[in-house]
Amino acid sequence: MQLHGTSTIDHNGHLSIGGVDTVQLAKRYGTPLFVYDVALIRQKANEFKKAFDQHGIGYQIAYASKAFSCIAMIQLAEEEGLSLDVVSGGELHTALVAGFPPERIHFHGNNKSLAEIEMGMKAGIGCFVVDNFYEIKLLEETAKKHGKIVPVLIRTTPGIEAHTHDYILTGQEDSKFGFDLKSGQAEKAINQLLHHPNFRLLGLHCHIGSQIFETTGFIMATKKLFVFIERLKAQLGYTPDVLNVGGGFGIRYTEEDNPIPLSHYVNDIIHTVKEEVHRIGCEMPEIWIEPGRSLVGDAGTTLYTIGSEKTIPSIRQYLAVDGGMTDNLRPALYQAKYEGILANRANEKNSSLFSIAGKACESGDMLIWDLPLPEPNHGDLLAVFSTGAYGYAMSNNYNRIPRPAVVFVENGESQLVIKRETYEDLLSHDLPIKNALTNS
Ligand SMILES: Cc1ncc(COP(=O)(O)O)c(C=O)c1O
Ligand SMILES: N[C@@H](CCCC[NH3+])C(=O)O
Repeated sequence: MQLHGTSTIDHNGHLSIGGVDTVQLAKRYGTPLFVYDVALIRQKANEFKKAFDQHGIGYQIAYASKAFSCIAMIQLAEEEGLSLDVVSGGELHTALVAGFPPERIHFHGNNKSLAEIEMGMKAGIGCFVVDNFYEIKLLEETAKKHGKIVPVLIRTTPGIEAHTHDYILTGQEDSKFGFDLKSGQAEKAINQLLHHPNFRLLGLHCHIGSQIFETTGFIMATKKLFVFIERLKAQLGYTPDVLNVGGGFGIRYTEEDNPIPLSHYVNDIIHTVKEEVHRIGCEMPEIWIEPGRSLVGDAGTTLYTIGSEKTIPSIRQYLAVDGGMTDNLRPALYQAKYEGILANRANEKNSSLFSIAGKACESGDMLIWDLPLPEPNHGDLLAVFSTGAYGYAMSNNYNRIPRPAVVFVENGESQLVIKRETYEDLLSHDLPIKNALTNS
């Protein structure tokens, strides 16, 4: 088993993260518990920064906060000098409350409401990533009302089908996101925005998908964008100041995944842009990227307590944990695969295969199939790795199961950054029916 970041096995055979014993973490904060290795997040941010710095160009690395958003995480992104991608009023609110500089916030989303647009404009965010014609209309009305000139990027779909799960593909023509290049929609949007007094068109955006292990898709998308830019240059005399090529850089969930260094994506994208800039003869744009998973994914580990067990002779041994699809929807949604170990007995030999079930009333609530483990005991601690992206972020209260707590660990210390939900929290929005009220 390959451990990530600062994770090690200590002399007691306990998994330790950030210099903190996970057995102690489970005792102190309870389970299920998300544990984030802060040093690993900083390391990933630095890998991106170093790669860009070598090229001497303008750039922004915008953390895609949909992967994991909370006040502490946004503050960590700010400490690391990142920009921020938000996709909703809720993510924007979190960023603003966290004190994130609004001018480095980019607002995404395929159906931004008027209220969200007002919120972003009032805050003075860095740009709106415009997704469709209806949004242009809302932005225009709001900008006029407030007398603003709004910086915008246009989200395009370049027609690239990256090798990943269908539900996390986004760059293909038949997508709910963005303006299609081929049908002329993107050009029409540019015509609407380019000389408009209330807009400042910064440039173009595309995002081809998520959990991508090759640079080919990014190279192809960049080339397609430049074919388009070449036409814009000839017809409108326009070339973009910014090219945002999205996120989607792959991480290791299991031994089947072989991620390439983050610098490879950056280098290949920048080389391609430089070549294309030379080819069509325009100024080098700033390059922006939007990594989510690759910044926080493998920095997250979930700790669960093992409870019930069921053996079906000659078929399967099930072990149930105190969480499941309510804190990690990815296996149920994408058949995503994970690895795990017994965090309190990490040095012991595996005896056989166990399938890890969640506690929700749903047959599909299985976290891991056929995981090799030592003979487990009730109360053992299971650590599931690489749960930092789209884990807590997609958590839910199915079966009225409270969301777990989240801790940051670094340099031998832990800090609670999201409190565990209580039953009172679950009921905090409930109201009794009228009759019950009048009868009481
Ligand atoms: C527009 C956009 N940017 C960035 C991301 C972040 O992707 P990832 O977490 O794979 O880096 C996504 C999610 O796929 C996205 O839709
Ligand atoms: N939620 C997806 C990726 C996000 C896609 C966002 N466009 C996942 O867990 O893999």
